[in-house]
Amino acid sequence: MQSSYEDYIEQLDSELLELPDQEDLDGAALGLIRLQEIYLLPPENITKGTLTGKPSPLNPDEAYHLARVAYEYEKFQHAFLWAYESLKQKKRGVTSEVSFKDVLTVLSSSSYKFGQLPLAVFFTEQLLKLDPTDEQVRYVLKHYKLLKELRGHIPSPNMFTLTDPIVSSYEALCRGEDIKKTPKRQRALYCRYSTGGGNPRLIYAPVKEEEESDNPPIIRYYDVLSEKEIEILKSLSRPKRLCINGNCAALNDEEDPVIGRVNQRIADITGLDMESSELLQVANYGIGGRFEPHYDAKVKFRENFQRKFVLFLSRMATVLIYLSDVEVGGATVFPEVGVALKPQKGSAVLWFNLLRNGRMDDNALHAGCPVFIGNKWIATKWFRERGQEFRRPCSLSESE
Ligand SMILES: O=C(O)CCC(=O)C(=O)O
Ligand SMILES: [Fe+2]
Repeated sequence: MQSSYEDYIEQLDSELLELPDQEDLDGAALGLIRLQEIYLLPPENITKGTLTGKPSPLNPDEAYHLARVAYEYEKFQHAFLWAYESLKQKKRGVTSEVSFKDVLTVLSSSSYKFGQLPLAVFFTEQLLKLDPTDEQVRYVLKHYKLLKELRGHIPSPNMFTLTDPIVSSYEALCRGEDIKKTPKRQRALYCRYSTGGGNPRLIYAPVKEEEESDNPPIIRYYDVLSEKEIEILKSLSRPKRLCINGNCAALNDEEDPVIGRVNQRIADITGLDMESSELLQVANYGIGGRFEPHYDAKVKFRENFQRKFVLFLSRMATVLIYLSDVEVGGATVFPEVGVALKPQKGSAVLWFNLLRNGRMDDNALHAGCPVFIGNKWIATKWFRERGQEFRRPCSLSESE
């Protein structure tokens, strides 16, 4: 008995998985679901624009598509909520291609998968009402009822309210929670005007500098670029293949005098050597755009001409310049240390990805939170390990 029940669920699952392959649409749907997951947004927030003030009504077919993608990625509560949105609209008489049977099937199966047996029973009953001769549905209903009884009074999880089941520091930081600024840490951090250690170019125009974290060192510099320079960087990169998470829209010094000036300014304020730096890169994230937690430094070993494995140069330091503000979302977060940096147009952030002993710093794990409202533009400049030895004297200590 149990095994045919399981067969049914498996069949149900594979039916759900077998819908047409629409990679792009699914990618967009998954992006939206991820946004909802990180910011704990139920479908009404998207459709009615509760938070954004901009409603984006989705028809029953689109809502159903979102439910299907969520189900496929085992995000059962999101699957349920989107299927429920589809059902509500269908009941209001909005025309659609998707049938009540399809919608109810997702509702019943996702409730079951989420551990919400009363709702699983409820929606399976609705399914049976549509076609009382459907023996498989009758069979499943019987089993859901049995399981519900066996569960007795154990409370079922709330299917309608998104809470935070994922105890992920990344996601909490993106929501502005979990930021670790203990009074001790706060006191230790500083804010000052810097001349880059007496750099002549900065003596008459010192840069406001703020320490955002001491471990790993994260320093923010304010008003590094002017509005005009920002506009030029954006317009130079627009015709290129702009992308997130990738090495695109790299800007060469020859393309415009602004590039050289920006690079020089980065060198002046950080004191790092441009010789070992990569080209300036520009990226743009639209709504839902994000960069999941990662390390910029990849400590790789490669075979050299003598067939010996040597350490491959890795991204020792990152300078990230915000070319825009972001209305909501889009923070740069460091989950290991509880730091969240809100994009501020014209400011630049410097952090180190390696310890002074050359090892990768685990605390340098970082991510770009999804943009919720607005558009996020950044420019990044990476510094390779070699060439920085004199600027940042290395250490032989294990932990530094
Ligand atoms: O978008 C961000 O805030 C982070 C970007 C980033 O980590 C990168 O480009 O390597
Ligand atoms: Fe990064």
